[in-house]
Amino acid sequence: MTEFDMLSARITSLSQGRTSALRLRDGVLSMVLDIGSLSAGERREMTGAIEAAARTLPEITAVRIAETMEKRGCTIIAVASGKGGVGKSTVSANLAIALARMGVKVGLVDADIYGPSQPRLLASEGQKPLAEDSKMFPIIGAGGVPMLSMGHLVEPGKAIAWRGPMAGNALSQLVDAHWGDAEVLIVDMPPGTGDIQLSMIQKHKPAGAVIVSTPQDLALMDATRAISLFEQAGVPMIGLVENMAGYACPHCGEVSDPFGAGGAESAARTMGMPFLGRIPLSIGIRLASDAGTPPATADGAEAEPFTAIAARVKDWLAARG
Ligand SMILES: Nc1ncnc2c1ncn2[C@@H]1O[C@H](COP(=O)(O)OP(=O)(O)OP(=O)(O)O)[C@@H](O)[C@H]1O
Repeated sequence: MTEFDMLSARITSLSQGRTSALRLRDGVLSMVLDIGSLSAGERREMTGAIEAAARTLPEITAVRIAETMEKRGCTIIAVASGKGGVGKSTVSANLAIALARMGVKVGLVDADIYGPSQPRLLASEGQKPLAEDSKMFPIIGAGGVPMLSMGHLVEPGKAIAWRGPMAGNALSQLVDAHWGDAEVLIVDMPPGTGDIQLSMIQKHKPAGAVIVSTPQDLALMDATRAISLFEQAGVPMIGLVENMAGYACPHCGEVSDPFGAGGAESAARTMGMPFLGRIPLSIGIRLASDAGTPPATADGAEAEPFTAIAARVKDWLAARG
């Protein structure tokens, strides 16, 4: 391997695979950098790091980086949890709907390929997406949100027993679909911190992650694992959502805390990450979700926590520029 080969590999890694046409001629190192979905700050940091790496070769006297937006895709927000059943799909669906109601052009990918629940949550069960040139068109779910789920491609109730690479390919087809004018894709990740999650993060490079946890310590420990998976891959944390936090009595509305209160918020503080909000354990949320009418589609007390969380996510998107 020559020194130039090593520099080239380093630049590919620094740019997360966004550079192409790397060439060194008469001391001038030139390349094309795809800046699609990068914030202004990320762009500056990336070009700075590339220039610094290039300066380590004495024969390079100048660096020219041509920026392009050609491959610009949607801004991906991954919604993840360390373990199943904490309400990650419920949060993803309601976040997408609440963002759409705030005017964000948003799509939803159900990447929970082993247990897809978004078709039920967004009332699109049994629908089959159309495809053109082997690229799928999303289905419009509850709240007018375009969505794609493995649940749309397999027969309901049939177990999906794919191995890693096949599962990863299936996931890519959902993400690389015809998302039209969608600017943001909410990706409901499979629970846990295994290979599929890692390859999804590496391949599709989410712009940020929302972690969902219940107040119990165990779930928080699992959440910590999910957080470190994203951190290792350099994906910024948008924040932590505490779900099933306190029980909302269906009769009087009073909230009690069978699992304790504030665990996720203090854990978020300890980890130095934003706390996005708390959603109570409420029979109304479960019934509405199971009926394909997520609370965020309407106004009212049950929509409020989701709307507040979506507002914080919207602020985060705006701050990225
Ligand atoms: N705040 C809540 N109040 C009441 N029920 C809830 C709440 N959040 C989620 N649920 C219910 O808990 C169950 C699990 O939720 P959900 O499917 O969203 O979790 P998940 O983390 O995505 O699970 P999995 O990873 O196994 O798919 C569902 O029946 C859902 O309706």
